Amino acid sequence: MIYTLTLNPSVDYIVTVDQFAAGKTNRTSAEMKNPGGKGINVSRVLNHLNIKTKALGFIGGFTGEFIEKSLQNEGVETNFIKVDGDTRINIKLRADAETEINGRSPKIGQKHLDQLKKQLRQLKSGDILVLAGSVPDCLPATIYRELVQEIDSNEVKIIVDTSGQPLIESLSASPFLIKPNHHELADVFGVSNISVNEAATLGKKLIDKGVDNIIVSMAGEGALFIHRDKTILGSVPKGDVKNSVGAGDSVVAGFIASYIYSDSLEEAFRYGLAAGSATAFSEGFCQKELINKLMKEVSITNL
Ligand SMILES: Nc1ncnc2c1ncn2[C@@H]1O[C@H](COP(=O)(O)OP(=O)(O)O)[C@@H](O)[C@H]1O
Ligand SMILES: O=P(O)(O)OC[C@H]1O[C@](O)(COP(=O)(O)O)[C@@H](O)[C@@H]1O
Repeated sequence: MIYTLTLNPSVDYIVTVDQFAAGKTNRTSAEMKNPGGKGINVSRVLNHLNIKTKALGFIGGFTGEFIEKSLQNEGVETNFIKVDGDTRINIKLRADAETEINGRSPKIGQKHLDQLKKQLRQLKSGDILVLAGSVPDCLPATIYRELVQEIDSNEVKIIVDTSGQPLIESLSASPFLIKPNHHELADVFGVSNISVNEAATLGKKLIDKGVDNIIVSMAGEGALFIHRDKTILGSVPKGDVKNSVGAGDSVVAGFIASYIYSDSLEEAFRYGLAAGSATAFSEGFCQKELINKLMKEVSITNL
């Protein structure tokens, strides 16, 4: 089974304002409310690709109910733990530039954390666990590593998509895959504005810390796939970007979807990039047909 864990889900309120004026009353020309958060997005994209997952995490209040109902309506299996307080609302403002305001998590108590640990103890050899998104303020930055320690089997593949200190702390859990974007990778080393070659060098340092595979996404500039004995540069298709929310999560979902069938890391990397771009070029999340079309435009070069 593939499990996704979103400690800090969100309702993504995506609003389009034709000409945004700061400090004025602006009116939207379009708006959407979607269940969001990185693990939840991975589950939703995999569901589009007819792959079953179970979405885990903490939800609360009317926003939490909205997320749970929306996922159930789409056919995504969930096993959320209910907390007091409302799940956050993240604002995605589409104007000339795209601006994001991501909210804070409601409080998560010890009893909720214990419930989650109990769920994780059910995971078995061959399962995949995707730990994705920011860590709520009330939990330690080491939480992903601590949660992985609850799993009995060593044969569960761990995938981590987070940033900052939680990403650094998760490295010692020996993840099968991490997917920072180039800013997040640079951040781990306290630098900024890294070139592709610098990203490859920094990525290899994380491999030395025990990560099996790394995808460093660089939006429209392509992506790197780094494994112990090889580094690959992937191109991404050219197109009209309509929506960048969930594009990174689609890379993770696409990678998993391909890997579980092909067992090929290179194919999975290419499919992940095609899925990321298919989401970027769509109003909602990627669909199979567009991913397959874009696959032909993703080329890879060994570095
Ligand atoms: N301008 C673009 N053109 C084509 N594909 C894009 C573009 N921006 C994003 N993507 C797709 O979305 C993926 C993730 O984007 P990126 O911004 O690197 O990640 P994140 O959303 O995690 O910050 C890319 O690897 C690519 O497949
Ligand atoms: O947990 P974080 O880091 O605040 O991110 C949550 C946000 O990221 C998203 O999962 C989108 O992520 P990507 O665009 O990186 O794929 C949104 O649905 C959500 O609002």
